[in-house]
This record gives sequence, C-alpha cells and structure tokens, in this order.
Amino acid sequence: MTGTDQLDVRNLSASRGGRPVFRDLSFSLASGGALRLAGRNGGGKTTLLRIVAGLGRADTGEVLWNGEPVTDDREAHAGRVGWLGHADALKTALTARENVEAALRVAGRPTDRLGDALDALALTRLAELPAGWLSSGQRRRTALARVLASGASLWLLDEPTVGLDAASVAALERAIAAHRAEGGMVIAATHTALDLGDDAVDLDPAAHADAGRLPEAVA
Ligand SMILES: Nc1ncnc2c1ncn2[C@@H]1O[C@H](COP(=O)(O)OP(=O)(O)OP(=O)(O)O)[C@@H](O)[C@H]1O
Repeated sequence: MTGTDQLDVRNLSASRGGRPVFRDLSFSLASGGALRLAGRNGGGKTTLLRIVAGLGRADTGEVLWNGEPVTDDREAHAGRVGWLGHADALKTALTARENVEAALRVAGRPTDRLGDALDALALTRLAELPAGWLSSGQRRRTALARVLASGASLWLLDEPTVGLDAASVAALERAIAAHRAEGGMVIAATHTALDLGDDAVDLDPAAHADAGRLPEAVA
C-alpha cells in the first residue's frame, strides 16, 4: 500500500448471459477510499466487483490502477486485490489457520499478518479446528481473515456480513477502518447496515441499467 493509489472505473458496460446488466458506469477511489454497492437483487453488484477484481470481463470501458488498465498486468492486479466472494471456498479438512496460511502461500503473500487477522475476527481460539467443524458465521470470518491477512490494497467484499453476528460485524467494521487508515481501499456489496465510514460513497449499479433493454422491463 503506497497511500497514493488511484482506482478509476471508466464507462463500464457489462452483460451476463447475453443480457445487459449496467452501462456507462464510472467511479474513482483514492487511497483510503470506500465504496458501498447497494441495490436490488440482480442489480449488478457482483458483476461489477468481479470486473474490478479482474475475474470478469466488461463489454466496454476500463478499470485503471494508477492510470494503467488492470488488464495490462493481471498478475500485478491480483496481487493488490483481497477478494471475498459469496462462497467461503475453505478446505474443510484444513484448520482455519491452515486455510488462511494456504491462501497466502498460494498467492505468494507474506504470512506476517496472519495472527493479527485471526485475532481481529476473534478466531484465535477456533484457529486449530478443521474448517468443516466451524459454523457458517465462523467460516465467513475465516474467509474474511484471508482478506485481512492478505496485505492487499484493494478489498473487494461481496456480501461480507452474511452469517455474521453483531460482534463480528463490529469487528469487520474496525478492520475496514484500520485498512482505510493505512491507505487501503474497500468496495463492499451489501444489503445490510455495514458501516464503511462516514465518507463512504454509495453506488447502485442498477441505476446505470438501460431499463428499456432489461428483461424485467420487457416482460
Ligand atoms: N452466470 C450467469 N449467467 C447468466 N446471467 C447471470 C449469471 N450470473 C448473474 N447473472 C445475471 O446477471 C445479473 C446481475 O447479477 P449480479 O449477481 O451481478 O447481481 P447482484 O446485484 O450481485 O445481485 P444480489 O443482490 O442478488 O447478490 C442478474 O440479472 C443475473 O440474473
């Protein structure tokens, strides 16, 4: 994290299954910035997160990191992204700690943040249990610990609070605030009251839909 990074999403249009999802969507985030994606089911939040992560393709438009298209160097972009998808994607036979550690090693990331990440999400006492023994909220916390431990600049979180109790949501909010204070960026899609900070920007991708071409409007 340099503290002087800039993410620019310019004139992005995307479709899924041949149907348009959003068009001409733009936003920018500077170091320490936060963006909340909200809006109706099927509005395009996951689609947008996947494109920003470099996991999905846009029809038109581009995602720039410090002025360079992220598609120019996908490996470098993967290194700056801490990704939390809908699925926790844990290996059930590995402990919570081993799951986080394995993800760090596969991505070639240092493991020095591992202990703090487990602590931040109150996982230390559960860390030596197989992930298959964990409750759904505990598994979600383990998946989040992978992001916290990653050291990545840009956290992309898809419904991070699903399954979390109030104490865990508060722990996540503290972790996000600390990440932002370090110069990190956060984009989170959520239907819940996750506090990203007073200055977080709101975006509803569905507001950028071409309503006349959406199947709902046609039906
Ligand atoms: N694999 C897929 N193939 C075809 N269409 C898809 C696929 N995944 C999503 N879609 C469609 O893309 C549109 C946007 O979906 P997306 O998952 O981005 O919405 P979302 O805002 O994240 O929704 P939710 O709030 O339910 O999580 C929806 O109309 C959905 O039906």
